[in-house]
This record gives sequence, C-alpha cells and structure tokens, in this order.
Amino acid sequence: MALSLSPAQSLWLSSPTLSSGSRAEPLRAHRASSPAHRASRGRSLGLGAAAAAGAARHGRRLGRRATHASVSTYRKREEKRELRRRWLAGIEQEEEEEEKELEVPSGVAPVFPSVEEASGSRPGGEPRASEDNEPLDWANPGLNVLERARLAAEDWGGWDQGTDPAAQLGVKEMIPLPRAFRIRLSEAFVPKSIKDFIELHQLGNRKLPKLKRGERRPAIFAGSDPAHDGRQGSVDDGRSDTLGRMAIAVHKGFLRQRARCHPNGEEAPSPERPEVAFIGASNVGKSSLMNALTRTQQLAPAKDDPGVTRSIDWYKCSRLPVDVIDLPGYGYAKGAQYGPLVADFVKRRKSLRILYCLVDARTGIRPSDWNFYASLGDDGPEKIFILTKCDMVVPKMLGKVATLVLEDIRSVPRSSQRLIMVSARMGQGMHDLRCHLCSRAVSMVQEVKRRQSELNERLRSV
Ligand SMILES: Nc1nc2c(ncn2[C@@H]2O[C@H](COP(=O)(O)OP(=O)(O)OP(=O)(O)O)[C@@H](O)[C@H]2O)c(=O)[nH]1
Ligand SMILES: [Mg+2]
Repeated sequence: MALSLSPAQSLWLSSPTLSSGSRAEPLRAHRASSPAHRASRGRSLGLGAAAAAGAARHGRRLGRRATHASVSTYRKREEKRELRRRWLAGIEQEEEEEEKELEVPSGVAPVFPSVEEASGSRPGGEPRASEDNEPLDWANPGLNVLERARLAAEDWGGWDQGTDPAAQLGVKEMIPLPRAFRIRLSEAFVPKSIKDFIELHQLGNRKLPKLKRGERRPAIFAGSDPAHDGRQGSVDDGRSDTLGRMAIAVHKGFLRQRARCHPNGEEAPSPERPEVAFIGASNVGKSSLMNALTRTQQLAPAKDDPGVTRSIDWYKCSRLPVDVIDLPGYGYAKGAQYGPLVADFVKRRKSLRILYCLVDARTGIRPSDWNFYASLGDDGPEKIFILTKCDMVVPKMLGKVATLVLEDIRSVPRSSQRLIMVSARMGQGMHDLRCHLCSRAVSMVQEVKRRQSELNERLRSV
C-alpha cells in the first residue's frame, strides 16, 4: 500500500531533529539551546508571540529545539489547561450560588437531636419507651420498634450468629448486607447537616484536594486530615482553641503498652488512670484506629483477618491522662467467641469511662453488634459511636449509612447521640476523634480532682 503524506507530515519527517548522525548536528544543538532561536523557530511555525515563547520553554525542558511535535504537544497542553480553567470557573460559580443559602456548620459535629428529644430518656437512664409505650426489652432486641420495622421488611431468621456476615469465612471486601439494611439504605433521606459535615471533612472515598503550588500541609497534619490544610482560618485548623492544640499534642505523642491480660479479664491490672476502650466486631479496625490516634504504626497488631487481637491490651498515651484499651472483637474470630467475655469485662471494669463502639461504614450496625449491645444492656460506660473505614464508601453512601446508624443508636442505652466518622487509613476525621477524646479526658480529670477535694474536706471535718 502506498504511503501518502500530507505536507505537514512530510515537513515533520524531514525535520532536522530527526536526521540523526548529520554533520550539522553539533551546530544545530547549539542553536537549539538558545531561547531566542527557539522562540523565532516557534514564530516561523506560525504561532503567536506567547505561544512561541511557550513552545520554546517546552523545547528547553525537553532539551530540543521547537519542532512541530513540541509545538503540537504545547498546544494540546494549553487546550487542556484552558478546559480545566473553564471547568473550575464553572464550579466556583456554582459554589458561590450554593454558599448563599448554605449554612456552614460549626466544623466540630453536625447538630443532632438531643438524647431527651430523641428518646425521651437521659443517656444511661431508663431505656427508651417504644412508640406504643412499651419499655424496651433488651433480652429480645427484636421487640425494638426499629427492629420490628426492620424485621417486617426482611425475612432473616432472627438474631442468631449464623446470619452475621462477619461470620462468613473468606468474605473480605464485599460483605453481603442483610436485605432489610439494603431496603433502608435505598429509602434513607440524608439530612443536610450530615451532607455538609461529610463535605466539610472531606469524608468518603474521594480524591484528596491538591494544594496550590508553594502551599504545604503542616507536617503534623500530613496525611492526617485533609480538612486541616493549614490555611489560616480553615475549619478546625487545630490552632484556634485549647482543645485543638491538645488534639495536636496527642497526634504528636506516642502510645506504649502498659499491660495485657486474657479476654476474661481475670488478671486485669489495677487501674492507674481513667480508661477508654475501643470495641466492635472482629476486623472492623479497632487496633488500626488506636494506632492512628498517635500514628504509632504497628504498635497494636492489625491485619486484614478477623481475630487478630486475642487479649485485652492497655496502652498509655504520652499526651493524654487516660489509658486506652484495645479489646478483642466479637462476631467471627477464627473459631473463638470473645463477645460474652468482653461484655463481662466491660460491665465489671469500673475505671472504664467511655466505650468507643466501632461500626463499619460499609455495613452499618450488624446483627453481631446488636447482640453485643443487647448483652451489655444498661450496664457499662457511656457509648460513643464511630463509623470507621469511611474511605471505603463514596460520600453519598456514607451519608446514608451515617443517617441509618444515627437512627439506630437512639435505641441503644447509654449511647451518645453523636457519631464520629473516621478513616484510620486516610486520616479523615481523626482530628475530630482526638478532640473528642481530649475533651472527655479533661472532664474526667476535673471530676477526679473534684472528688478528691470533696473527700479531703470530709476527712478534715471528721
Ligand atoms: N480502608 C481502610 N481499611 C482499614 C481502616 N481501618 C482498618 N482497616 C483495615 O482493616 C483490617 C483490620 O484491621 P484491625 O485493626 O486488625 O481490626 P480489628 O478490629 O483490630 O480486628 P481484630 O483484632 O481481629 O478484632 C486491616 O487490614 C486494616 O488495614 C480504614 O479506616 N480504612
Ligand atoms: Mg485488633
């Protein structure tokens, strides 16, 4: 087949840069290195002055003179840049319009209904009476109003472990959801406060924003929380208040193992400080989250395998006046069943002041979680819910799961009505968690001091 070339192609093929081995090569190379020559070459190829200068710059980077090839690459790049500029301008315009009506939330947490409003009872008080004024029966969570609705829409066979997706060996990435949860997900209406919160903290599976040229994230936040871009006045930039500064200190601190005992907790060490613990199903990410608190990688063993942590581990944090406990997970854990043992330990341990309950953002609260909360009943410390692995779901889905989890935790006794959303892997939301931990640590220490001074006064009066 005959090869026919257009005039431009034949010009390109006969271009001096392609004729290697020519005697004129050293001279050409010398001329090509001159910016004036490259610019004039660009002009001779029919470009405007600015484009010719750009082509010259481009050629300089490649160490070549401006040829048709480099000019067309330059043009393509310029076109792409122009498209991007227009696209960004469009987005900015849309954002400006949205901002007019958007009320930016405080940045710490969306405002959710108070416990009293939501449940008609104090946290830690009586379990909420159901709509038809029946008290909740925690021995049978199926009587819960929400659960009744769930069961009505669903045909799973009760609350036995067999239905727990976590118990299915070999299923790692795609955990099958119960049918009821899928139905609720599809019908969930996500409040604006939750959507705004997710946007504000850039939660969910998304590309992290690039900083402008010359801008740098402060080292302490690097890879830690994209909401903290270090710009003056950015949301939760961590500098504005004492709590933020404390959270930064925790982030820069380190964890050290203090003690370890069997999951039955019989040889538990005596308490030295108030304690907080992470609990959740096996493989939900408790140990990873604890490591991410101070970015002490590999301290608590964490693997993509249920049943890695098989003991109760006490860690002390250099910058926090509380001890952190890593508990074994409940649900499937390689043949072991730690749920009842851990529930007993949590009920008995008086120095345990907060139970951070971890829930997988891909699945929401699962039957094994309900079983565990039911086995705790009204006992144990206050529960704070954390949605983990937020980087594994898209923001839209995250909003739905968060809405459902917030709805569900209203029925859990002694639970706070706030939800902390984090990703231990990407660092999103970790500052929020640290702030929460610090604020509680401060109030715990104040309480201990108050009690001590009361005791001293009593002793003096006697
Ligand atoms: N993508 C992602 N993966 C996570 C996150 N947190 C934990 N993981 C992964 O989840 C797997 C389990 O983490 P672990 O910390 O061992 O879970 P665990 O709850 O301590 O598990 P047990 O000790 O067996 O009860 C590991 O492979 C982690 O890398 C997260 O926020 N995002
Ligand atoms: Mg673990």
